[in-house]
Amino acid sequence: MVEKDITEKEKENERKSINDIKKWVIVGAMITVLMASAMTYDRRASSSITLFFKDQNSSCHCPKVSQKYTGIIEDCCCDFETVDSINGEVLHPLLKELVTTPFFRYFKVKLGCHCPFWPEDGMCRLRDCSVCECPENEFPEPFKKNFHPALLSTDFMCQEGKSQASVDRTVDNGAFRGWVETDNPWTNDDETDNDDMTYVNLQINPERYTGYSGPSARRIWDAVYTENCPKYPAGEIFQEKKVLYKLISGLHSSISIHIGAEYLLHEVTNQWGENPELMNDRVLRYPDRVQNLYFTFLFVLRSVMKAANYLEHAEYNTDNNKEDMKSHSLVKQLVHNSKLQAACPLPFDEAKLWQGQSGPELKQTIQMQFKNISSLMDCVGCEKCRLWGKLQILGLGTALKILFSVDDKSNRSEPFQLHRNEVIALLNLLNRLSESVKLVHEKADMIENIVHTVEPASTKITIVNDCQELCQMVLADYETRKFLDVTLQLQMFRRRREGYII
Ligand SMILES: Cc1cc2nc3c(=O)[nH]c(=O)nc-3n(C[C@H](O)[C@H](O)[C@H](O)COP(=O)(O)OP(=O)(O)OC[C@H]3O[C@@H](n4cnc5c(N)ncnc54)[C@H](O)[C@@H]3O)c2cc1C
Repeated sequence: MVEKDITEKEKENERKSINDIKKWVIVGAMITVLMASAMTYDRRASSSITLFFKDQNSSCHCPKVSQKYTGIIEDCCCDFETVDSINGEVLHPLLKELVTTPFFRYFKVKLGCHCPFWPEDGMCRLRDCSVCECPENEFPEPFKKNFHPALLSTDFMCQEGKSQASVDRTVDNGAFRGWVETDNPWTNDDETDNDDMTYVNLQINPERYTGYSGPSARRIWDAVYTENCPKYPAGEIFQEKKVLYKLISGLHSSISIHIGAEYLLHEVTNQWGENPELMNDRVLRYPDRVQNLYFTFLFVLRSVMKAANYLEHAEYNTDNNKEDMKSHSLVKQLVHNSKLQAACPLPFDEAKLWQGQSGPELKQTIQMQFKNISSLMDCVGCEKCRLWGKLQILGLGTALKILFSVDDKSNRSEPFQLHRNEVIALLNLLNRLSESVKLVHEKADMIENIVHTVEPASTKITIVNDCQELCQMVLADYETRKFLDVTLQLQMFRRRREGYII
């Protein structure tokens, strides 16, 4: 009797445990299904899962989450929101296309190192430091006029091993059709001197991570900031002194953003990708550096708008009619863009500068400082960094020349002229800045959270029935989702760097 009872009890317990297991399996399966469906609705939500039971085909139009940078950009006439929207919608797509056209992709530059301050120390450790050379047949015919045959390189060394990734180093000793040879008063290089000049295809030599760092790079930036454009003290009254510092700092931010956007994640496998940590550490966590990037973008944009008539009537000739017409058409679309003129008619007001009694003297000092910065580019110990450093400094020098030479009463007798290379530098610089502004706008909110390493909240499931409720949840959940996105990216980045993901 007792034995029978025990067996019955054991059987009963066994049935109970089987039922329990069955129950948990069903619950587990349900949770998996619910989570999977929630993930397909919002793949990023993992700590807080929202299930939306409204008709799945109808979409919700939730209000936009607020962006980090808002309001007027210091010393400019437009706000962050307008700049982000006009850049994303109009400027960036136009510029991105423009710089690929033959006219805008070949830049003439002196790449030899003639550092006037200290001997070049070649601190670059990557092949990506060097600029690629290319076969002559790639080059537009008008660019070849009067080239120096002795300087035509036949060495097709490409750092990426691609034959099409090439740079032509022929030297042009004559002016291009429709373009005069003029020197830029703001830069050190004499733009009319063709000795040792090299042509570089910018499209195959992108500005990105090169591995150039350490004392050599640091020395250049130190010399730029400490000797030539020190950070102005709070309350600085001379707007002009602020302008030079902000232009250089904005350019520095842009260079750093590009290094972070195209970074060598894994040297052995040559894997490239984003480095959000670098973007945050060097730029995003410093609001003034972000401000300065936007400032520089608006400053250069203003110069392009001011030179609209000149740029519209210039000749874009590479003997490739179709491509040249495209260059011309894109320039016109850019300089006469009605959306840009409506949204931000005066990106920067240059008329406010050089007004006081000390104006002319101040202009001379600042011009000299900018020339010094320009000569420092010859000391950059990495060829590719030197190429982009020189191009962007010439671009900034061209913007300064446009803004402060046009309508300059003392120079009225001389017609305003731009060198072809100046226009190429100016528009390539504007494109680089536009790209950096876009990257900052898209990634700032997300990346900044890398530094706030908080534990994600525990998983909870919420059921929502209508759009309004869902929108509220999306907004409330925004911070968590941002964190999760960035954490995931950061983890991936670290794992890649450590060689786990190839
Ligand atoms: C002209 C030039 C072009 C370069 N181009 C490239 C390139 O294409 N690819 C590449 O991989 N490397 C390039 N480099 C090197 C790169 O800029 C850095 O110097 C390098 O990556 C080392 O970075 P870092 O962390 O020491 O800080 P750095 O960027 O060298 O900064 C040095 C110091 O300047 C200050 N600083 C930094 N950013 C700003 C800012 N926005 N505004 C004001 N102050 C600031 C900070 O005090 C910082 O410690 C270039 C360097 C120069 C001088």
